[in-house]
Amino acid sequence: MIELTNVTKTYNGTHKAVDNLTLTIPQGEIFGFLGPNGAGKTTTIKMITGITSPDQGSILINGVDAIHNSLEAKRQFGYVPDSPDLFLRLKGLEYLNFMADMYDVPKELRKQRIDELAGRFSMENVLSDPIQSYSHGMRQKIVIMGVLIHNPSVWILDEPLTGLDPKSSYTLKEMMKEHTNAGKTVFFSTHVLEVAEKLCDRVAIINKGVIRFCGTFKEMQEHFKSNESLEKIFLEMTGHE
Ligand SMILES: Nc1ncnc2c1ncn2[C@@H]1O[C@H](COP(=O)(O)OP(=O)(O)OP(=O)(O)O)[C@@H](O)[C@H]1O
Repeated sequence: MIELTNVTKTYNGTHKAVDNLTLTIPQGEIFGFLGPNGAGKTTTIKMITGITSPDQGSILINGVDAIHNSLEAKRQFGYVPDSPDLFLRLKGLEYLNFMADMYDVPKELRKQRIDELAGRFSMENVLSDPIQSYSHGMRQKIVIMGVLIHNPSVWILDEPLTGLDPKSSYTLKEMMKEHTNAGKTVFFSTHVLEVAEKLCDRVAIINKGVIRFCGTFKEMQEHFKSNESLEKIFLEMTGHE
């Protein structure tokens, strides 16, 4: 569960990137975070994950205060950034072991998880290769595998489907469903509105740092008295400002 209450972030003293944002993402939910370029999605995600601090407001992850108890909060989630920095000289397997070490994943369990994740993402045959030889999509997959290796309860994914081939994209979406069906939480940002419409239990639309709508797609259609797709309603909502 992720709870943000009255969270604000200002850059350079004047530019409010996120303005008094309040949002609750309960367990068992795939939650899509949508908004145009520069809307404040990554800034929000960076505050949830402790990369940057809010000017005001509170952030709880599974009830743990992400601002004042950040180490414990970090154990609750796995985070896939939008443009990850990778240790390119490491081999895929070395990177996964490094991530498993960071999260104290026991040796036996990590082997089992690596085998399972590599199988699901068709990465078994490249784990002995250096990451610098990987394609963009393979790099994205090794990052996702590294994040999931400690089996975090809350998944926070910034544009996770970018660069994935159709099979890997399908696999990740299936894994998101399995994770939330097991009562856990998935929070992800995307510009692919068809995916959000099909996959998410609820979405929030942020524009210029302010949440413009939060709810199910059906609630959105009712709210805007529209039978249109999420894409159409999104463009109506954000396009004319
Ligand atoms: N480090 C920073 N310093 C100054 N301004 C920043 C910084 N990071 C983001 N901003 C500004 O804050 C606003 C929100 O940016 P943010 O990256 O959160 O948007 P976003 O919704 O993730 O956009 P995109 O979809 O393009 O990734 C933008 O106006 C951006 O220029």
